Amino acid sequence: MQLQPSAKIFSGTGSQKLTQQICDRYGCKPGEIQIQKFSDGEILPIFNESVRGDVVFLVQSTYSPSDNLMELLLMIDAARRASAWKIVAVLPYYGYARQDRKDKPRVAIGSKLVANMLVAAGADRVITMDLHAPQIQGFFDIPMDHLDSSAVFIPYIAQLKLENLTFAAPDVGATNRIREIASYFNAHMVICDKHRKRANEIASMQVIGDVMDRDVIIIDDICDTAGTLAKSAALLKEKGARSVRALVTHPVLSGKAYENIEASVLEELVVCDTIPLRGESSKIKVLSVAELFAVAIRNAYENKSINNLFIHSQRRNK
Ligand SMILES: Nc1ncnc2c1ncn2[C@@H]1O[C@H](COP(=O)(O)O)[C@@H](O)[C@H]1O
Ligand SMILES: O=P(O)(O)OC[C@H]1O[C@H](OP(=O)(O)OP(=O)(O)O)[C@H](O)[C@@H]1O
Ligand SMILES: [Mg+2]
Ligand SMILES: [Mg+2]
Repeated sequence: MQLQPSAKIFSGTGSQKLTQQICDRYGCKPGEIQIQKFSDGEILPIFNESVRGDVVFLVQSTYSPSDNLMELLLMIDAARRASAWKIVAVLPYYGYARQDRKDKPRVAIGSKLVANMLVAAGADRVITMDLHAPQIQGFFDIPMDHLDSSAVFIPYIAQLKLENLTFAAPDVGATNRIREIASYFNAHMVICDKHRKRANEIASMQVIGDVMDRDVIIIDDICDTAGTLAKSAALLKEKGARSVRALVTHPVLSGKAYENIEASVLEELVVCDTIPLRGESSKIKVLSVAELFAVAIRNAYENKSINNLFIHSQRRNK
């Protein structure tokens, strides 16, 4: 009889490279799963090993197309029907998070629907990182570990050794993110007031604060079309910044993102590997979050705190 449930980590098709790196750090091999795709586009996950009585971690970033989300839901369903003891949905990138509220009449709140679907499918816990809106945590009534990419960005920023460091929020949503990091480095911060009239377009933007002769780092959660980054970087340069670079967690990079980044005044764009890159750019550097997820997975399995993965504990160890 198996007394101690085993931890097993499986990957969806959207997160294979990251899952392999998480497993390398965890010290295991990814579990055997086959994702069958039929002629009509439907998906059928098949576990090729037993998960009976196991704690099953299913890693899948739910970037577009929505097939990634559907695949994850089907993986959860398959694990539940195969008698897994606990099912942990690991979403390095949580898609549909920008549908976070009813900002106009008769719209969906996609991030709440995704939460409902994950729970209805059978997830017992969710692990994710840098949600577009942190309040999405409250859309779940199951445990959720919300990781923070600061743990990988802080050492990167420190080794840059910039003298006139200033952090910039490219919109209101990024303000809290930069406040914590700016306070960690005892640096200045400025905020861009971004206004959208239509999705994927910026109607106007103004910088609030002084960036003259400063080395500016823009911090954000998502780079999608790169409109926000290109516009904020250009404005900051116009206002006298000495250099502008960006550190962004999730490289969604749709539409003309690669062209926009290449043509921008950004020195570099540093992203995490929560979403695999689908193009190339000499300006883009990738930092891995595999270690963070490996620790979060181990500690979820061993019922231990993940407190040491957050910025406040890094500050204590400074
Ligand atoms: N996937 C999406 N891409 C672009 N815009 C989106 C997406 N999902 C929702 N949206 C829209 O974003 C705005 C919210 O923008 P705020 O600046 O946070 O007000 C909302 O109207 C969504 O329709
Ligand atoms: O690369 P882009 O196509 O410009 O999109 C990315 C931007 O869009 C989102 O912000 P949003 O417009 O929702 O504003 P908010 O963060 O203030 O909610 C996201 O947080 C990025 O800032
Ligand atoms: Mg938003
Ligand atoms: Mg934003």
